[in-house]
Amino acid sequence: MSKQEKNKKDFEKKPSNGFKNIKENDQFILDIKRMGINGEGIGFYNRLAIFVDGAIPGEGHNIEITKLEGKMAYGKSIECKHASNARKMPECPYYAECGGCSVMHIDYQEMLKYKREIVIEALSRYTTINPKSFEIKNTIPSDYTLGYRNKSQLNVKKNDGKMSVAMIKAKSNILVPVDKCLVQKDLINTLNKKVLSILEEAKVEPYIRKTNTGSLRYLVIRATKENKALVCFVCQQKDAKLKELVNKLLAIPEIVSVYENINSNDKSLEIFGKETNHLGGEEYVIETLGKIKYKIYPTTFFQLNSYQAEKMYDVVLKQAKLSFKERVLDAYCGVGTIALYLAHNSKEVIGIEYNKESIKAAEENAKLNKISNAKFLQGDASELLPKMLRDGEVFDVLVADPPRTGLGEKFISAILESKVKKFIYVSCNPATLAKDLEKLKECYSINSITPLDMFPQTALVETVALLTLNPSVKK
Ligand SMILES: C[S@@+](CC[C@H](N)C(=O)[O-])C[C@H]1O[C@@H](n2cnc3c(N)ncnc32)[C@H](O)[C@@H]1O
Repeated sequence: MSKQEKNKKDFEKKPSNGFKNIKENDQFILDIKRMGINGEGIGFYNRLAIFVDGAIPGEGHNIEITKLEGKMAYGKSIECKHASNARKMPECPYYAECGGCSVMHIDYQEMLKYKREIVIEALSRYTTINPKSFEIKNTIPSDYTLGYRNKSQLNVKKNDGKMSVAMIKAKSNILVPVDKCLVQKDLINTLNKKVLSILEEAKVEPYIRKTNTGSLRYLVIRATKENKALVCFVCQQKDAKLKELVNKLLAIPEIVSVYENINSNDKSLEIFGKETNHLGGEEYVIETLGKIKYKIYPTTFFQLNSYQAEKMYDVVLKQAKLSFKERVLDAYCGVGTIALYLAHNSKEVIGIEYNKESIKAAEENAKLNKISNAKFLQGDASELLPKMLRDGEVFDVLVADPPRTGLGEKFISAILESKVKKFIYVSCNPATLAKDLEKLKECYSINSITPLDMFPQTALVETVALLTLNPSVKK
């Protein structure tokens, strides 16, 4: 028996007492039982969950405990003792270092199953809802598992006089220069290089916090399915050289729009600052999803995988079962994406969105598509929805696609009060979805949850949950 196997046996013999039996640097063999929300493998020692990056359910790893925290422990794999059939070679040479992707070592079809299981696990963990009491569909796959991201917003670095874009190493603030990111559209990789070489020639310098020199912090590129691109330079302070480069940039056939954004707060994790200036070319790029065209500006929200966004909006449209008579509310509407997608089949659609630029774009998008039954309101959804209900507004279908933090108490209270018959909850975070469903179950039943793979090579999973008002709830 090896030393690690003996350790494992010894551990198992001891009574369950949380961390008392385990300390940092302990090594033993751990069987991986399931996948964590970030794609890690989880094994159990007694009832203590141990998270191991890069381990896959079904595998056995010789691990070393790296951290003990609350009711959880973290370990690193020293050796994979037996590998899962789902294990594969990651395609990307930066995979071990870069923090962008987390499950590129797992077969795609298997990962789709794990994503569904992550949703079930979140429901089991955060709710009293029985996940078998309704349908949880198979994860809708992405047609493109690489080359799908329509936006890159990367740090800019200079090494030995050569500019490059850089990713942030996982669980650190170390920058890893990358020549090519495989999940980004090829066009974005090509344009990153072309733009960087123009910047280098013009002696534009990346901002260095330590010395407070240079200007350029991030290079942002958004590209459409038709390969039209918008370039935005995010700078610590204005750099007059950038304006002079506009014609050179616009001479690259795919680049149609150039912006600068000033973000002087180098302690903030936000990419964009408040000041955005159009430097040249078109003011926006246009993306088409289904029959609807959307103007995209540098700072407005737009789903990062256009191909999957279309599939997701199709799911919402199908579930809404509209018959041209309904008043639909799209809360957290971004540039009006879901509202406009549903407008042709509704009597009226109303979108609520916090971001002023997005609301402006939503109104322009309605005009661009000749949609006259859409109205957009700027404000906090959790303030506006209760107000609209107090004013006597009635909706037949409510759609909400909030940020990762979920719906929030006030918004949930408003839905419960609204007694809207059909609620379609689009979520990018199974944990907050589950916590919100636990509260919504007071008046609503879950008909189905459809997981969807918006971000292949990551453990992120998007879901569309269809909820209907319980018949016993009185209006
Ligand atoms: C996940 S995005 C969804 C956007 C849109 N449904 C789409 O698919 O493109 C969430 C949106 O909610 C907006 N938002 C965040 N907090 C908000 C709030 N409290 N009230 C209204 N909108 C908010 C963000 O600006 C963002 O556009």
